[in-house]
Amino acid sequence: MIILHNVSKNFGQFKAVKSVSLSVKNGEIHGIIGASGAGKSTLLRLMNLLEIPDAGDVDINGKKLTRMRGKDLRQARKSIGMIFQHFNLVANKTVYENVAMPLKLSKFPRRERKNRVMECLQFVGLERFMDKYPAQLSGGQKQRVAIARALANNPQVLLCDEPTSSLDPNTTAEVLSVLENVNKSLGVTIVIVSHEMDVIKSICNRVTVMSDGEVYNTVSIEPKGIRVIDSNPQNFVEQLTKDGEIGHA
Ligand SMILES: Nc1ncnc2c1ncn2[C@@H]1O[C@H](COP(=O)(O)OP(=O)(O)OP(=O)(O)O)[C@@H](O)[C@H]1O
Repeated sequence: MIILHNVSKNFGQFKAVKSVSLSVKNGEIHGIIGASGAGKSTLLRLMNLLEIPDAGDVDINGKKLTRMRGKDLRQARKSIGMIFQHFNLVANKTVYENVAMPLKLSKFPRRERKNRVMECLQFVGLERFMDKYPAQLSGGQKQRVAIARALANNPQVLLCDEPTSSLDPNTTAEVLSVLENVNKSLGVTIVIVSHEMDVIKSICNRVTVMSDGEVYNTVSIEPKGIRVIDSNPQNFVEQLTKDGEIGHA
């Protein structure tokens, strides 16, 4: 479904992505992991041409995104949603207005917009928050609004750039479970960049490891499921010590 053919991206003299070839399969949750600066976010942004490659091609569903221009490119991009580490919600618009924005831009029929916005907000469990502003929401709620906004135009693919890196463990689990639901119930293919191994192991079917602008390897894994840590502080401590991640001070 998404195929990168020898894709490269340079920033000045610096080669951030070096002739990468990679395919993301229909319906999978594909993780991209690697050290800071390995080129993960750049690779993700090349998939929807937020970064224009210096060389190589990007295919989506057999169509060459890299050869498209204007209206065709805008149309093809509608099938790819994206969410970000810092949510990128518009601060002076309500939750409802944030989710309605991509529908306005894509000229979604005006009469059907309200239903579509409410459907997306229900999917992420935030319909009661429709009149709130982003500043009135928690981090997890903001990311769920961002997911609702990314789903508005019914994408086939959702690109996620460090979607849980600003969140605590419980909120991370909550957002991952929404993403899993997006994949399982809506059939949306997900590509998720994260430096958190736990996040990648909990929901991904295949993982690409990047190193120094190149693909080091792509491996299939069995997702371990999303582990919710009880927010009761005593249970939190027990969970940590049981896993051997910290000792008692
Ligand atoms: N717009 C840009 N201009 C110049 N250099 C950039 C730009 N975007 C990324 N880079 C550089 O390209 C390299 C890869 O960046 P990228 O954000 O893709 O890495 P990453 O693996 O996602 O790392 P991190 O986990 O730290 O975000 C880094 O050295 C970064 O500084």
